[in-house]
Amino acid sequence: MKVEVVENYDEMSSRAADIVEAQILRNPRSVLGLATGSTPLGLYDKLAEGVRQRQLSYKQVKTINLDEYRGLNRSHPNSYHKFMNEHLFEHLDIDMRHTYLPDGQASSVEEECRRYEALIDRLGPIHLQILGLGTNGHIGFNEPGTPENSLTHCVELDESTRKNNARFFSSLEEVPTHAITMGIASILKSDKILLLASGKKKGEAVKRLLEKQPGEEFPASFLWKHEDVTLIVDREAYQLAEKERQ
Ligand SMILES: O=P(O)(O)OC[C@H]1O[C@](O)(CO)[C@@H](O)[C@@H]1O
Repeated sequence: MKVEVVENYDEMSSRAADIVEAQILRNPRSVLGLATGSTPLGLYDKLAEGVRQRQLSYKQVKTINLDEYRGLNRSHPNSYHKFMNEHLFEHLDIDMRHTYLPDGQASSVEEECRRYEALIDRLGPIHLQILGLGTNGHIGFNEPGTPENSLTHCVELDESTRKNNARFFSSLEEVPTHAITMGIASILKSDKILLLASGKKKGEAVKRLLEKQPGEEFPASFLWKHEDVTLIVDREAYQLAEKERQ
């Protein structure tokens, strides 16, 4: 894992955007793996800026998202379908038929997970997978306890994850209890992985990650099993890990 420490959230987002844009320029038919949450918002703003100011094109790009809440309609204000449209897709010239997220409302969740994993295999390998880091070490919605060989599956969300994400909903009760997520093994199939972490809140998680001890109780630690991962972390999120090293 390559670790890049940057000053702040803005610098993390710019650096991540440079990497994504270089990937698109190298291969205009790239398949990108995308994340939601607060972490990639700055990156998505920068990508939109790249389209406006430098006419970068995503016409031939395909995207596969990590996860979607179970039970939310795709037009629900808090669905990840809606999130991706608002924060990224609407600002790109991407062909919406080439943007994929799990169907949170599928009647058979098992079938939907199988279909999604087959889609990853058909379109993939994902050239570049973007990940945020949960405070409990989750990547996608792979909560502590998720095995390394997990494929796309339905997960019961941790109470801590629901509390963290409650800020996007009007109350904690409204946060869905389940989600469909790519598994650890699905994520590790990607060619390259870009993990982003910013802010004091992520300090403990970054410290645990940099202990280089893969284990189910901290899913992001399985990223040590992949040969091409870059962690871009800002000073605040890196502080605790740095203290540990001194
Ligand atoms: O970016 P946040 O909101 O801190 O959440 C951490 C990560 O958890 C997830 O929201 C779970 O989907 C990631 O995609 C996200 O980046």
